[in-house]
Amino acid sequence: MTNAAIIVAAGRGTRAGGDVPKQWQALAGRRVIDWTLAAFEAVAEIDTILVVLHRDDLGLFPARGRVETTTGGETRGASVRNGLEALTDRGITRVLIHDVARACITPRAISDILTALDAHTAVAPALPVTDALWRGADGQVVGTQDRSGLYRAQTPQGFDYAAILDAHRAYAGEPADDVEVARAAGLPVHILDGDETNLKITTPGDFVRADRILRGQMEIRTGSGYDVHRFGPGDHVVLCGVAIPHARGLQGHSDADVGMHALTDALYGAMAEGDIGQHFPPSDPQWKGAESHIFLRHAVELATRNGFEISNVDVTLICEHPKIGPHATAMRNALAGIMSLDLGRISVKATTSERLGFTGREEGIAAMATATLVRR
Ligand SMILES: Nc1ccn([C@@H]2O[C@H](COP(=O)(O)OP(=O)(O)OP(=O)(O)O)[C@@H](O)[C@H]2O)c(=O)n1
Ligand SMILES: C[C@](O)(CO)[C@H](O)COP(=O)(O)O
Repeated sequence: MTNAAIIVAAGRGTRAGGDVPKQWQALAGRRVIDWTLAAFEAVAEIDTILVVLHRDDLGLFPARGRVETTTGGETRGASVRNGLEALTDRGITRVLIHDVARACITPRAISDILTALDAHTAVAPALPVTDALWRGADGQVVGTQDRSGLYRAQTPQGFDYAAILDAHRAYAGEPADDVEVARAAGLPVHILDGDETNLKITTPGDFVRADRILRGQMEIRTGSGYDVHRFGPGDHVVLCGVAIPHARGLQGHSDADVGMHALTDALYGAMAEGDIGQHFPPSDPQWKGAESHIFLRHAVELATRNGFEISNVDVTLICEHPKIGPHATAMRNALAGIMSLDLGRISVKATTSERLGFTGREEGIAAMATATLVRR
């Protein structure tokens, strides 16, 4: 099976208001689209994630890893069709179609749709209508509607890829969703239990509800790290991945990058996954002289495998010399590259110990770090 997901994100969000379409607006600390994508990227069984963007927005979301982009159409239906057509000749067997505006979707709900597709050609989540239904006009109730057998449709809606592609090609008109298209082609659609938290952000008030849901689902972890390396012979030190000329070097089993070691330990600490020494024993000769990005990359990969995202990190170097300020930006850039993290989420700063203690006597350099990880 080769699974794809199409995230339609080419709408203009007119009902939601705001200066930019709703998918680009902030929600619980990141953009709406970032929440939606994070849920899909957390499902390993999805081979390709295609984001369908408005032509004016193409630069706002670059492709990465399994995530590709294409251009949408004038309507939701046209955007879905563009997405389906962009996936032909790729060997896709199953496709999930999802609104970017349903940012509270969980990886579990996505996996449930995929599992249900093992037994069905088309599957969609929905909630039975539980409120009474009226018809109204001019602020007056003018009739009532039997609610039995009525459902509120949600996404992701999952389909056999070839079947939904044919159905879209044959459909004339503007469908409410892809279930309508599937049914018009005679495909049976299996209903799965939806979830009240999987709301579609449509009006300004929905941002408040979605914010509450996402914050409630978040697990936030913090970790701290501390490391010291003594000075010895040498002509430079390596701090947070940057080589700085210095009258002495730092001694250690690896490259003695004290800042990166503290940061790596902070990440391990946040996950309760031990420390560098446990993952890369100093007794093991293969780590002699090793560059410390190996350790940091390992901690970052472990975080991803455990379903965590790195929210931010903060490193403090404690030394009299070398002066860190002129190199702090280069250090942040080096860490950003290794961690694949935005520069705005990485802090590197320094302090002296007022000439007190071992750092004050310039016998070595100490480093402290904290890291915050988030998992849904
Ligand atoms: N031409 C369009 C219109 C809609 N959508 C997407 O379809 C989903 C559901 O549509 P809706 O919630 O109605 O979003 P908008 O069309 O953006 O909102 P509005 O109708 O308020 O303008 C959204 O993820 C939206 O980005 C799309 O990809 N292409
Ligand atoms: C597909 C959908 O999310 C099902 O509820 C919904 O129909 C799309 O939103 P729109 O406002 O109808 O475009």
